[in-house]
Amino acid sequence: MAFLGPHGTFCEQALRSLTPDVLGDALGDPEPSLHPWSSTTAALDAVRAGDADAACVPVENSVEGGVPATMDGLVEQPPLVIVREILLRVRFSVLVRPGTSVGDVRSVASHPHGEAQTRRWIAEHLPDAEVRLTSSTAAAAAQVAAGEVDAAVCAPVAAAHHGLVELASGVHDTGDAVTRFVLVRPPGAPGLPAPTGADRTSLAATTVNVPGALLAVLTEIAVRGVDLTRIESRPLRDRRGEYWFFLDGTGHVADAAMGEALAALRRRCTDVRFLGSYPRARLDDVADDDAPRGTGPGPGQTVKDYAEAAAWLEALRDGSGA
Ligand SMILES: O=C(O)C(=O)Cc1ccccc1
Repeated sequence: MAFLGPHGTFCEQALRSLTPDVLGDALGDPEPSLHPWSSTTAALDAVRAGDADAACVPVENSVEGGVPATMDGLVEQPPLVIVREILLRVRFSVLVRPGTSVGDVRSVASHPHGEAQTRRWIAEHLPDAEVRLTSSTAAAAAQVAAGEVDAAVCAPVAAAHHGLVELASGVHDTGDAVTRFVLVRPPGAPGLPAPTGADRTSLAATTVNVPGALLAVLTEIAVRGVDLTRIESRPLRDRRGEYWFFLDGTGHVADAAMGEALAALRRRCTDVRFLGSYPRARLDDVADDDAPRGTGPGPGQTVKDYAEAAAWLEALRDGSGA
């Protein structure tokens, strides 16, 4: 199992927070061996090349938004599917070599999401330090240990892994930032995670650039009562002005409403990628903050409505009903 390394990343912490039964369910292996990879792209490539069976990568953060490398990597071919999501609170420390004081810090490194979440603290406390971006927060810690940079903004656990000490802790600008990580693997055995009744489905869709194209995509989702929990776009890269729309909605592809929405997008869109159906993660101490809101399924949108309509159509088709 590949994760964004080196040792001491938030990604490793997220992965290690999973119990053997969850890993067994998601991967068919309750005790996979965990290996650090140098970047999100490299970890996803390793799965596609068969060098790893699965990967754990960061996908979005409640403060800074999506992780572009992960989103771009998820829509590449051959396909990968998300089989689990993990939510982790991220708290940042500034780590240095023993003996370094604030006045010695001329350069500070972190992952772009780490830098974005501690920008104000850095501006206030290290205004003259050069800021360098690294492939992960723990990669920044490794650079401090190697003497290439003076300080790293990273997880406190990185100190033990890289022989560093804490110069400051709790340096994030916004409290309670939560990062969402996903476990991905190639489609196939052990099959899709079973529906739990509290699932999420991720997909990416691209359409021709005509007025109302995105509205048409969203309408297919809305009319089936699927609750959209995220929408974000990334450029298609090779076709200027066209985008991948990354959509997350509550429900499982095995549910009639989500399944029909996916089939409709398959008919309407230039390309649709099913990125997985998996149980929705929750933070232990927080109420289910993205449970479907509002009044729930509208007229004709309940599971029972879908089942009755499907049975009626089947009877019409086999000639027994009218
Ligand atoms: O670099 C890490 O440690 C990661 O796991 C990615 C990341 C970076 C900053 C905030 C959350 C996740």
